[in-house]
Amino acid sequence: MPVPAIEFKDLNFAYTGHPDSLKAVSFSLKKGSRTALVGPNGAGKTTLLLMCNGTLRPTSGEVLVGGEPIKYASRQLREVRRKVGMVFQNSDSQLFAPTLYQDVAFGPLNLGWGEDEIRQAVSDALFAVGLTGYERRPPHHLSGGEKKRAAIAGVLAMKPEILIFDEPTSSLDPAGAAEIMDLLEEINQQGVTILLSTHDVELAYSWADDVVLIEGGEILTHAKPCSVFCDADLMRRAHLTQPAVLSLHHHLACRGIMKDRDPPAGLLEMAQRIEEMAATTATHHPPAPIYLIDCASGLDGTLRLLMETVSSLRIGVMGTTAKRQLAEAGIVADFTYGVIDASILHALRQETVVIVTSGGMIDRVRKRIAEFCEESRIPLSLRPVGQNDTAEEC
Ligand SMILES: Nc1ncnc2c1ncn2[C@@H]1O[C@H](COP(=O)(O)OP(=O)(O)OP(=O)(O)O)[C@@H](O)[C@H]1O
Repeated sequence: MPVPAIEFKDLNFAYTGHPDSLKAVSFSLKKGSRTALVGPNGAGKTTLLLMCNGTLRPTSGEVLVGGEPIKYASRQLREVRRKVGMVFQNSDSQLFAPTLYQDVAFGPLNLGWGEDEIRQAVSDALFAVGLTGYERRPPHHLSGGEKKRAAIAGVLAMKPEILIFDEPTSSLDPAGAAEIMDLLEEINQQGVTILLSTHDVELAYSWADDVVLIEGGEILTHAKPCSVFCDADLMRRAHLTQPAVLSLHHHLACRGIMKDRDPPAGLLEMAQRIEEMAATTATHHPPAPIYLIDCASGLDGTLRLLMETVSSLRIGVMGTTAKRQLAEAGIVADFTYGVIDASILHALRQETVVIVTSGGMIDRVRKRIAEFCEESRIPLSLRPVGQNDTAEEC
């Protein structure tokens, strides 16, 4: 069995003079996984997250990071806090230095890194969150979304193995929330294990690989999003509602309109099943191609050429590098979050799509589209453009 990234063993915790906030909590997270800790207000989410890097110490039980129990002496805690980065719900409580550079440099400085190493770490972290050029800005002059990204940069600068994020989208508008989730997806693609807390079931359903459901300080389940959110009894116990797409599936199934075996994994799969039911098969309407541009070494003229030659081209952009390049080129994307599924949905409506991205996200696009083709038996044409120009027929 591989060593989990983090493991909670029979954890109990009570704030002094208060009843237990965590009761017999036991579960572990696989390395590289992305997990949503979901529960209603007061369930114990923040309290549990604060255990992950030793900010709070359990009354009994233990927390293991990379197989090692957390030790609460300050020297050992420093190492745990390098490995386990924590982004708080209120970014203002995390940003305190006069300039963003100093803020992001704070962690590496405390770890005793050399000047050059710190400069490089700050530069890399600000680049990763799309805040290059903001080094001299006072953090309190940033917008809500920028503050969240700045707080993430402060954590990334220490090259964490695990990222803990309390309510990542709280106080953000939908576009700001989508940007943060997209950034978390990119960070996860680079191998960082992510645990975030939320009571937003839509977010948890669309983003997480696994869901841990908590209520009244107890873990109700740790399972795949579908099985958690389809369990009406669990949802009731946790005072939560089902994600809209599952609720629709349930209603259609109850009325005998949809007799599917498993609930759909998302909007794309739901649309697919409805299309199958309506018996409008894809052979009558062949999907439009999906172009893929790898912008790792900059945007060449390919995107402009596509925009000029393909009518009603839809543009999806994934990742900080790609977003920055599009912004610099003055190109507005049609979708920036849930890009792969949105692209497939548009291609099925015979609208040509181009996805601009780079790095590990390229493989993610290929994999997801291949999976869709296999499951739906609908052939899609994924066409990398700009380099070797070979179409991949799935
Ligand atoms: N500093 C504290 N002192 C005493 N009790 C606390 C403290 N912080 C939290 N609690 C209690 O611990 C329980 C869990 O709180 P916690 O903040 O962890 O829940 P949560 O799931 O994060 O809630 P929310 O979604 O509202 O942020 C609650 O009953 C809360 O009242």
